[in-house]
Amino acid sequence: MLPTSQTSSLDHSKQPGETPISLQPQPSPIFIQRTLSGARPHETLDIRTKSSSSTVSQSISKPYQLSLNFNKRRIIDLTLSDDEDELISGPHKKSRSSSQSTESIVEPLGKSNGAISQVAAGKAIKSHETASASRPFHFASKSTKVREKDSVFPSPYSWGASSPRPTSAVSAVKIGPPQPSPAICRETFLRNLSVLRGVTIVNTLDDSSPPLDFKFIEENVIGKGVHRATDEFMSGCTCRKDNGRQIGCEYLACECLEDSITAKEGKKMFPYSAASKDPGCLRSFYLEGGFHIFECNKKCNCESNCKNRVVQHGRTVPLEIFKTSNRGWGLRCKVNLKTGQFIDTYRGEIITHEEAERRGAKRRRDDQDNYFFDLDRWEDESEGYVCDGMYMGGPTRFMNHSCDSNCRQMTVSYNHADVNIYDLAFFATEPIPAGTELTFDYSASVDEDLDDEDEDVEQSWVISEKKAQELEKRKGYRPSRCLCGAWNCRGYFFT
Ligand SMILES: C[S@@+](CC[C@H](N)C(=O)[O-])C[C@H]1O[C@@H](n2cnc3c(N)ncnc32)[C@H](O)[C@@H]1O
Repeated sequence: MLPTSQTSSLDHSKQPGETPISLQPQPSPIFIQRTLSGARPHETLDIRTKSSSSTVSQSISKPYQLSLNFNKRRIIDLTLSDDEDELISGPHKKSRSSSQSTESIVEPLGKSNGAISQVAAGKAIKSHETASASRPFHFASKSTKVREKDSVFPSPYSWGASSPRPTSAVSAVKIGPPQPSPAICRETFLRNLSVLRGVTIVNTLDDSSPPLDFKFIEENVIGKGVHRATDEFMSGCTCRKDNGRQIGCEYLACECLEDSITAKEGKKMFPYSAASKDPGCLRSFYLEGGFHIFECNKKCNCESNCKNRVVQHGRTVPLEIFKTSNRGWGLRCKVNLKTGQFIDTYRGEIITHEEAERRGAKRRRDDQDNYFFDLDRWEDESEGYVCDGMYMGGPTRFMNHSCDSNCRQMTVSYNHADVNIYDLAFFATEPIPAGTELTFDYSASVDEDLDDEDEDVEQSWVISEKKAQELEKRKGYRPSRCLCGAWNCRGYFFT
């Protein structure tokens, strides 16, 4: 889905299958308890519970109470009242209007956080087409009550008042594999997120959370068949120890800059500024040229405050994952950023190209997003590795594409002997006010791959559907309709 660190996207067209990594425990069966609690049975509800091995059907009559337990934990209490079409939550019967006014104890079930929510919202009935209609209702969850107050999600999803109210009776309910409620998803996601320093999440639009089959990591995870150059192949510079931040390694002498583009031009220029107005910011020469950065490393004689060490110190600005109105989740920074300021690295699993092809094929079949970055700065893409941020990653995994982007990804090495594994680091390409969405151009690398014949297409800003299909067929780039809304939007971006 993402571009490559150097020149081209993965060619997804050749990929035969995926070996996904599952971070989620396998679901346990749902247990349904029911208590008949009235003397006027006049309506029957058919309930089916599904475990991995069997489907159990039950018919119970109303009025009744229903509890759903997931992993021995009660998650839903339902009471169907004597009223013809009233299904309400909690230990006591309440009228529909009073349940709506009850603080956060009554949380409406959201749109799509899994089968239980879907059943509650009547969606499962629709999707399985086993019932003609459902009843709107509310449910209470202990975790919702406790969590909602200190949640970072300021506006809980609101349900009920404006929702259409189906009229006919429930005739059947089908329950699929158990999924946590929105409140439990939020709680779980926040727990996952807590491993990161200085990253928050906010959703002012609905009650959804990012996927839970995802783990936050601060360091890349090395996959099977991937080999790193060991420290013994790492060499450091012999610069003076006490140069300090303002001077850093000695101009012209630092061996770490030996392989840099500036050394090839006869001078060794440090990538980062030491000026007091923008200390540590990437110099425009590097930022505009996209040149590879070689930072000093643990074998160097200089110290950790050397000015040739920025990305290796990690994220220093507070980032926020937020729900966008039309492109899923996005990322922004809570403070102003200067041109050239380092934001964060892209993290994920480092996998072989072969494995990436398998995963890519599966994602294409399932129409899922890809989170691949090719590590093909020097190597042919068939030999290099790929960084996959789908199952594990950092906050930059949530950065969206824009045709008028404000960030750029750069490649950064510490070990000159390792041409296959290096960092992908995002820098601001312009001053970015706090709260502005951080974006980069997914298709920038594709542009470089386009031949002359395609150039006019790129220049015309809007790529026709026909041309996009041609490119997909010919080069394997998958075009997606762009919703960046920029003045120069090309209409598509490539993944
Ligand atoms: C790396 S993910 C970015 C994070 C993603 N929004 C999420 O919620 O996980 C890339 C996916 O985000 C969406 N996306 C990113 N930029 C977009 C854009 N300009 N227009 C439409 N969709 C976009 C697409 O679904 C794309 O496949």
